[in-house]
Amino acid sequence: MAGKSAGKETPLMKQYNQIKAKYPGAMLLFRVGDFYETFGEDAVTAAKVLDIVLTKRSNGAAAKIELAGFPHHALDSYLPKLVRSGHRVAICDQLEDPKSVKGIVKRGVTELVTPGLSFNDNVLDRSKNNFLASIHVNKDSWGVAFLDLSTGEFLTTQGNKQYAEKLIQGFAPAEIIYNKAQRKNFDQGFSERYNTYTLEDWVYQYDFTYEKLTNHFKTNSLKGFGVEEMEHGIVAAGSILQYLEDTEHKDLAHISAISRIEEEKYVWLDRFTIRNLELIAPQQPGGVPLIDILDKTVSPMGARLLKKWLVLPLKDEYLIKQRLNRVELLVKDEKLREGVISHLKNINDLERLISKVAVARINPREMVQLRKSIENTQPIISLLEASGETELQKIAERLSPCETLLEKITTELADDPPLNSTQGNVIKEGVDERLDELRKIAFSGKDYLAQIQQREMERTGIPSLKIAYNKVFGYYLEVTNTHKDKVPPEWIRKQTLVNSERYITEELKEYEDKILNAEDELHVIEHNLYNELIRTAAEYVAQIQENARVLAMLDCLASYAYLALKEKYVKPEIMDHRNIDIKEGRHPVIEKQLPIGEEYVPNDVYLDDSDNKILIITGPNMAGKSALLRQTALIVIMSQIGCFVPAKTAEIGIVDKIFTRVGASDNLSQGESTFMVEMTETASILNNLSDRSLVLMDEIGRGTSTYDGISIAWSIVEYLHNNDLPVKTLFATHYHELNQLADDFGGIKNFNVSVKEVGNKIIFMRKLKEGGSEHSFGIHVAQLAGMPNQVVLRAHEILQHLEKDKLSKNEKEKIASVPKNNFQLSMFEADPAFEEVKGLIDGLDINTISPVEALLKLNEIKMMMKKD
Ligand SMILES: Nc1ncnc2c1ncn2[C@@H]1O[C@H](COP(=O)(O)OP(=O)(O)OP(=O)(O)O)[C@@H](O)[C@H]1O
Repeated sequence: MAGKSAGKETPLMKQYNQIKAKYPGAMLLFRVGDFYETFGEDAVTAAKVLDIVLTKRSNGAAAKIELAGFPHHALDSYLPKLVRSGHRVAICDQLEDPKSVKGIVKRGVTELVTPGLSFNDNVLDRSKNNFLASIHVNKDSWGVAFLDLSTGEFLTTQGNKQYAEKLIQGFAPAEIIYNKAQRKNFDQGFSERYNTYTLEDWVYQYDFTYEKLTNHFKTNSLKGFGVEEMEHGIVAAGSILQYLEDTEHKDLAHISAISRIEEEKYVWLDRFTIRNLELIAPQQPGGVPLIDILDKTVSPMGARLLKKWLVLPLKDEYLIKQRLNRVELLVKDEKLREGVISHLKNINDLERLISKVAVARINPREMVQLRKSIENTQPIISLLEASGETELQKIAERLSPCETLLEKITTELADDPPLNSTQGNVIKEGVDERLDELRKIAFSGKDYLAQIQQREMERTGIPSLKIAYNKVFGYYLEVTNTHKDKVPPEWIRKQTLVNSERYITEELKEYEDKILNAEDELHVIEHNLYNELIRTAAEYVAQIQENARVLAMLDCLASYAYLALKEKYVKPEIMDHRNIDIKEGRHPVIEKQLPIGEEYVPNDVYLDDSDNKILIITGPNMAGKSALLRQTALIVIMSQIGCFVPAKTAEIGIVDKIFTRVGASDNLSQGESTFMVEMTETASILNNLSDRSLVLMDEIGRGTSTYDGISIAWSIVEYLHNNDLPVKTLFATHYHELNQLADDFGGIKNFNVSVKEVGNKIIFMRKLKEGGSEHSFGIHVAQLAGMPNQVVLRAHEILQHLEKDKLSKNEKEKIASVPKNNFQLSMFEADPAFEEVKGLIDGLDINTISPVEALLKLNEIKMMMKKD
């Protein structure tokens, strides 16, 4: 630990240790002069993560201490690296001007940046919300709250553990905080997958957190936000405010409201569904999630909103139709669509810009971005108003042009200001009389210095006379030694160098004072005027936050419209019945990834409450069963987020829950592939069904022995069928035995994804056809995969044998009893005339023969047979 060893600490290290002790678990960046320094273990970590030099130096005590630092202006590039690698970083600044104090400068932590709490543009991803989640773990009800500090979005809810997990999966927070005392009850899985941090027990108390929230919002209760009754949600949300305090985040004016995540408004997608359908993230590295195909947004707010829309599909018919109708209008009106998109492209991250205004952290260049964004909002309003469509005019009504603010920024802020408001040239001319006057003094003063130089040069006859400036004695005249003797007596010598001497004059000092004072004063005035501009902008926080929300929505709708035209998607019809009728549906992701020349084969799927409740889909491996299941769910989800869909037509009866279960071994890479997990999740599906559920089951039961698997799959289908609720199910399976169920039950239909057998080969037709299928062709697939020929042939033998007797005896005994080479024997024993051929074949080594050699041998055999 820094400075703990025997001996006397330097005052600086003493201060360091005091501050460091206040922020346990955080790396302390300690500002010393122009550098941020790290010490001890922090230095070792920083050197590794940032690839900077690690040194050792004496800390005043006996021991030497590790040290690593970087220049303060490099903070923006180093901080993100530390935070992204999961570190919490306390930034300790100098709180007073070192020039104005004697002894040690006062220092303090000005911000503790954590993965979930950051304003830094380099830490944040523009297209993603940076959520901090807080979980209040309880037996039956968990409170969950989310805050994006960079946008001010604050949400809370409560529900069972499953619900909490699903939300966490969907919101993908950058950090999760929870109660230290609940560590045992908190799913260990979370800590492995997310950055987590624990707060003390006392924070997670209802009264304390309730008060925190009401104090922050300056309200008497939380009724106005619709969260009053959410005991656990309140605890989760209030603890976030405490965490903000702990991490020195004090300016929180942009967190102006808290909203309830209204579970009942959205389709229930369990966390496996979000993952299995690869909505937001691919299951395998390099895979493409649906969001990558759908996202054609042009603004960061739009991109973030689209992600939310995708994990929260709507259930409300009116709202879905409203989105779809608006998209249709944008599809039809090219000029409007193109106009809206081109202006949206010029709108920057309004949500984050206005948050920076609220906390007074916006720099002049960002203020220019804010100005441009407001400028581009006006033409969008006009375009929407002129469309003549009420649905689009309603959007325009919610947008405010913020004319007064725009005018103020345009007239006052320089067009190309520096990053820092104290660097000069931030405010335009004509804004402030005194500022203009001072600028004149500063500039003409500089001109005057040039005049003095010229005049004195001529007067003294010193041709190389120079006027220069340094911090120690300001402006001075420099004379080389050659001309030393020409210096007039009234000049005051200040410094002697090897080759020259430096002088000051009274006149020079007078002007210097004037210029320097003018410069100082003008910087102060500019800084004040800029702060005044921020204060004016801060009055528009609510309006601009609303603009940001509306423009994000418009961006998503325009993105849908663009996509619909580009990918030939159609408007789905949202019906009040419960049927799903998709004609020529396609998988939006797979169709984009097929090799050139291959076309995606569209398929029809029809599900209803009576004869077509459950479709049992069989077909060989690789036929396209999973693709069909997934595309059906994706088309339903896309419809309910208001997006056009990849199909010829789609009639969608609104779905309220989508469940997917994929057979255990498909989850192997997730490390949770036990059969037990598969069964637990299936059980949870069966226990949570609703009358508008869509269930996708892909090879359920394959994680156990064939008999167990078939029995379980069979009984699940029976259960789904006999249930009082008309659950729509797509059930993909390799167990052809399940085809018998269609004979016994009216609501079950058999389908197969067809293949064509040509000779020894199969051709994937990818077409869904009514009826069951005979066999799996698994062995063909094994062959395609390059399995050794010996294995493939032996598998054929065993299969033939097994299929003959239809698994009537003990499976193991049977496989063991299948005689080797049975295949060849039966073929050749029949006719001794084939002895010669047999001899030739026996002599072949299947594992080493090349395809060409095999062809030649085959030709030889043909010739032999002709001879006979
Ligand atoms: N309709 C289609 N048109 C064109 N290609 C398709 C179609 N459906 C699937 N494919 C292609 O076939 C591949 C295999 O499809 P899928 O994974 O759905 O097969 P499966 O029947 O579920 O196989 P398994 O039983 O082995 O899991 C896909 O990755 C895709 O490239």
